Parts: sequence; structure tokens; C-alpha cells
Amino acid sequence: MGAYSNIPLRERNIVLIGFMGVGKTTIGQLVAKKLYRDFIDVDQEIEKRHHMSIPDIFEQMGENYFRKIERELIVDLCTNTRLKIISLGGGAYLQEEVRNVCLSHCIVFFLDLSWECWKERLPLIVDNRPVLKNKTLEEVEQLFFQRRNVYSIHNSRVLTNNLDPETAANEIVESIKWTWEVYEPNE
Ligand SMILES: Nc1ncnc2c1ncn2[C@@H]1O[C@H](COP(=O)(O)OP(=O)(O)OP(=O)(O)O)[C@@H](O)[C@H]1O
Ligand SMILES: O=C(O)C1=C[C@@H](O)[C@@H](O)[C@H](O)C1
Ligand SMILES: [Mg+2]
Repeated sequence: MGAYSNIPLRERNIVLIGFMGVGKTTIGQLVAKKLYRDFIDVDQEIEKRHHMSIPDIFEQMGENYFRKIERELIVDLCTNTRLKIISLGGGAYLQEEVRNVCLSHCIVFFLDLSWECWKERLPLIVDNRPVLKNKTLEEVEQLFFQRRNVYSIHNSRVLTNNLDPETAANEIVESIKWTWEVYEPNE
């Protein structure tokens, strides 16, 4: 896999990364609509292909198996598709191979949210995120900041504190269009 593929910027998939619950799925869908592009949510795609929910995959096949199919799907999407909006699962980007393929083939957007704002979201997501199961709030906080270090490797970042999904999606679209204009003008 080359360090930087020669896919034109305007054709590159846009990949959304960030911690569980920051809004990758919700905001990704809106970005796709606004750019008239197809949306792929990696978690939903895995559930569809395997006819199982993510919590069931974790429980019956184990996390290592989930990470393998997650990685293989992302490598396939990044290398074989263009013009998509792709939302990753919250843990996918921790795998080095995933980071490498996303950064070399796509434009990677980090959806950032402060710990204070994120904490208020916890009740909305805790029931179907196996990684959060049986963790104390302190342990989740530790994971939040550990992972933040990895998400910090990205092409662009949007801080979504106090932004509703629609506004966050508009910011991403503006930023993408600006990048296209600056780096590939007159197309
Ligand atoms: N900008 C926002 N403002 C308020 N609530 C939001 C925002 N974005 C998402 N939410 C809500 O937060 C919850 C989690 O959002 P979502 O499922 O999109 O997160 P995610 O990043 O895809 O999580 P995961 O990594 O687990 O897939 C949902 O209930 C969603 O409605
Ligand atoms: O952050 C994580 O490790 C995960 C996030 C979800 O999107 C799912 O991919 C799964 O629940 C694991
Ligand atoms: Mg999601």
C-alpha cells in the first residue's frame, strides 16, 4: 500500500473518526446527503453482512474477530471505492492498518467533543456499545483520553461541542469544499 495514493482529492472518500457517540453515524449521513454522495456506516455494514448486531458479534465471536472483519471491510472500502462518506466505528482507527489505509486513500475528519459534553451523551449509547459495558465512569474517561491521542492523527477536525448535527454537517461540508477549491481549483 503506497504512503499516498494518487486519487484526486475530490474523488477521495471522506472518513469520519472519533470516540463512540460523538455523532459519526448521525453527522455522516447528513454530510452524504448534502454532498449527494452514498453513505456507508461501517458498523451498520458489518451488521448487514453478518446478519447479527454488533453486541451479538462481540458476545458470540469475540472482540478480536470483530476487529478483523472491521479492518478487512475498511481496507476494502478505502482501496476499492471512491466518492463515499464513510463513518467508522469508534474503535476502528486504533488499528494501525486502518489508520494507514484511511490516511493514504481518503480524507480523514476527526469529530471532536469535550469530555464534559460527551458525558451527557453516555446514557444514549451505553446499552449497545459493548466496549462501555461494565466500565466505571473513570475507566471510560481514561479510554476517552487514550483514544483521543490516536484520533489526533487526521486531516481535519471539527469540534462539535454545542453544534447540532445539521450545523456540524454544514461545517464539514464547508471545510471539504474549501479544501477542494484550494488544492484542486477549476474542476
Ligand atoms: N451533534 C449532536 N448533538 C446532539 N446529539 C447528537 C449529536 N450527534 C449525535 N448525537 C446523538 O448522540 C447519539 C450517538 O450518535 P451516533 O450514533 O451518531 O454516534 P457514533 O459516533 O456513530 O457512535 P459509534 O462510534 O458508537 O458508532 C445519538 O443518540 C445521536 O442522536
Ligand atoms: O469504540 C469502539 O470500540 C466501538 C464503537 C462502535 O462504533 C462499534 O464499532 C463497537 O461497539 C466498538
Ligand atoms: Mg456509529
